[in-house]
Amino acid sequence: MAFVYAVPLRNRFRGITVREGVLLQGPAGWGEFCPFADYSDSASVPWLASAVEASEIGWPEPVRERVEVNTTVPVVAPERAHEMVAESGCRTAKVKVADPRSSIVDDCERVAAVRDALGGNGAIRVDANMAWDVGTAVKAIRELDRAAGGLEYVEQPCPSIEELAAVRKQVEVRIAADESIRRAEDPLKVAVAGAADVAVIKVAPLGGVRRALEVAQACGLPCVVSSAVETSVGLAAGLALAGALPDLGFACGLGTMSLLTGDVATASLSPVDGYLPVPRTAPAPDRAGDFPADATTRDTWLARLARVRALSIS
Ligand SMILES: O=C(O)CCC(=O)c1ccccc1C(=O)O
Ligand SMILES: [Mg+2]
Repeated sequence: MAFVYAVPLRNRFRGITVREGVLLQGPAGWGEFCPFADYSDSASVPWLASAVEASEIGWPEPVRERVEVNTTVPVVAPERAHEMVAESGCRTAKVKVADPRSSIVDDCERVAAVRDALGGNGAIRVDANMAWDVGTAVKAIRELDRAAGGLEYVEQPCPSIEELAAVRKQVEVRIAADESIRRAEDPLKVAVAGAADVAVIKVAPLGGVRRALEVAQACGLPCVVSSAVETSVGLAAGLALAGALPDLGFACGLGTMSLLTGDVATASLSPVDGYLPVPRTAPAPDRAGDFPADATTRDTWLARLARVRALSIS
């Protein structure tokens, strides 16, 4: 059983306005295959492995029942950012910064509004998605840290591991590596280079919960499990990883349901008071029929799935 969904986003995120993917059913339950459009077939192989693990094998035993999550704030006006954080119920917010459509002044205003909504006990992290060079990063991080009244960490300020290491030497704020960790061998390189204080781990690009768990343990850095803005079917895999990690010192980036206009499951994984439960299987996508892809989109995804399947067995 394979169902192709298309769920519109509330705000543009990572350049997209609609999240699409395929829901797969197997003997162990449901899995989600949803590499972004810019992923090649070969880069999509681990995404399929993750969906196959969920639907055919299942996940390891968790060591906790619930996971604290951050709310994710896209590039929006300060008033909207304030509202989103207040509505989320989360104690931690991750704010997107350094977008081409947003200046450092805009970013500081957005971050200040988020602090106002969270209060002094909340934590603010920012994500620059590789946008800065070293000099720009050092300056921007200092300004954002001041505007935020203290940052918990900065996610991927620059593209390369070497640049992350250089920035890390020059600022007090912790550095988190995200895009630098996409293959199993990456976290170790990040740790050895002294490039980061925190590793952002995403289940799908690493090939499933078990693989991601091995990667997290091998790197020896504190980990934050993040979503790829999946529906609740894919989010459940992230929660399975967060639930199985021996140590979890930071809130996870799995509070992304609020970025979508709806969900494929009635048992939607939206945070309550800043926490999500650790499920044993993904929720059944009983509302998937509310978000059908059009015929062209469906054919494109089924063809992509077939190509990536063929690559996976060869
Ligand atoms: O970490 C979060 O809060 C949400 C996940 C997130 O930001 C994300 C989702 C999809 C693709 C890239 C990213 C990112 O961290 O850059
Ligand atoms: Mg990131």
